Amino acid sequence: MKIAFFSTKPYDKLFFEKENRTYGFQFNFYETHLGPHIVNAIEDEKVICAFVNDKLNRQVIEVLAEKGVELIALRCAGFNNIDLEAAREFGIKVCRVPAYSPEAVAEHTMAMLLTLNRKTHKAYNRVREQNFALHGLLGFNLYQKKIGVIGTGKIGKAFIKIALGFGAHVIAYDLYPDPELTAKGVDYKSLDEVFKESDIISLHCPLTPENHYLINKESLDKMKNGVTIINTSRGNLIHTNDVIKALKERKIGLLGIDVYEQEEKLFFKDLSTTIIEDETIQLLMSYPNVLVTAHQAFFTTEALTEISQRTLRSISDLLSKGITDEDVLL
Ligand SMILES: NC(=O)c1ccc[n+]([C@@H]2O[C@H](COP(=O)([O-])OP(=O)(O)OC[C@H]3O[C@@H](n4cnc5c(N)ncnc54)[C@H](O)[C@@H]3O)[C@@H](O)[C@H]2O)c1
Repeated sequence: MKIAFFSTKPYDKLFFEKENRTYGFQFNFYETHLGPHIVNAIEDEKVICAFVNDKLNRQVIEVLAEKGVELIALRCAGFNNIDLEAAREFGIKVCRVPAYSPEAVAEHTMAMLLTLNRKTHKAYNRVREQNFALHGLLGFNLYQKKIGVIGTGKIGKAFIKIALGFGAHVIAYDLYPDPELTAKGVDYKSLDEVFKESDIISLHCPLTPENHYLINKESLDKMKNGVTIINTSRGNLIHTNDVIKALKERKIGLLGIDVYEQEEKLFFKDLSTTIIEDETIQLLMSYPNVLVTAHQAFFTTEALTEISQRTLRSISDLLSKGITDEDVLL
C-alpha cells in the first residue's frame, strides 16, 4: 500500500522509515507542499500524509477523490487546513495526531518567553564579542506575574504546569474550563478579563472561524501597556498588522511567535540566499523585542516519534479495520 507524503523534510523520512519497519508501507516523499499545483502528481497512492501548511481545500480533495485516495492522514494536531465537509462529501477518511507530546510545545512556549524576557539570545552574541556589559538585557521576574492562557487543552495545560512552577499567577479562558486546573489555583475568567489583567498572554486554542484574528486592534486596546504576547498555536489567531502597530505604540512590550499568518511561504525552508518579499515578516524580525521561530515548537525527538507511530498506526487500523477512535476526524 502506497502513501504519498507532502512537505517532507529529511527528519520526516528518518522517523517514518524507522516506524515503517513494523508496517512495510511503500512511501513516496514529496518535498513540495500539497496544493493544486502538485495534486495531479498522485498516481496510485491510496493515502496522503499531510502537514500543517498543506492546502487541503475542496479543489484538491476533489482531485484526490478522482484519483482513488481513500484516506488523508494529517501528521499534526491542528486541522484548520483541511475542508472536512469536502472530504466527507467525496468519501475520503481523515485522521490526525490529536496529541503528541504537548510538553514539547509547552516547553518551547516557555523557552520563547524566557528568551524574550531575559534576552539570552542577545547575551549569547554579546559575550562572543567580549562585551560583558548588562545594559539592554534587563528582564523581569515571572514569579507572581499574571499569565493569561487562552485555551487550556493538552498544550495549554502543560504550559500552565510550567508557569505555576515559576510561581506565576495563572488566569485562563477556555470554552470548557478544566476543574483539575481550577483545583490547582488557575482562575478561569472571561476573555475580556484575561485581555485586561494579564502581564503575559499565551495562545493555546485551535484556530476556528470564531477566533480568527483573536488578537486584533480591539482586543489589544484592552490589554495592559507593555503586555507580552506569545503565540505557538496558529498564525491567523493574530492580526499581524494590528500587532505591528501595537509594537510601534509600545502597547506590546514583547512578542514571541512560532506561527505566522503567511508562514506557508516561508517556514520549514532555507531562504538564507533569497530576497524575502514578505515585508511584514521582515519588519517583525527587525524589532529587538520580537522573537520569531519557524513553527518549531513541536520539534523534539519524542514528538516526532509519537507523530510517526500514531500516524502509521491510524493508517493501518483505518484501512484494515475501519476503527473509530479519537485520532479519526471523519
Ligand atoms: N507550534 C506548534 O508546533 C504546534 C504543535 C501542535 C499544536 N499546535 C497548536 O496548538 C493548538 C492546541 O493544541 P492542543 O493539543 O492543546 O489542543 P486541545 O484540543 O487539547 O486544546 C484546545 C483547547 O482550546 C479550547 N478552545 C477551542 N476554541 C477556543 C476558543 N475560541 N477560545 C478559547 N479556547 C478555545 C478547547 O476547548 C480546548 O480546551 C492546536 O490546535 C494547534 O493549532 C501548535
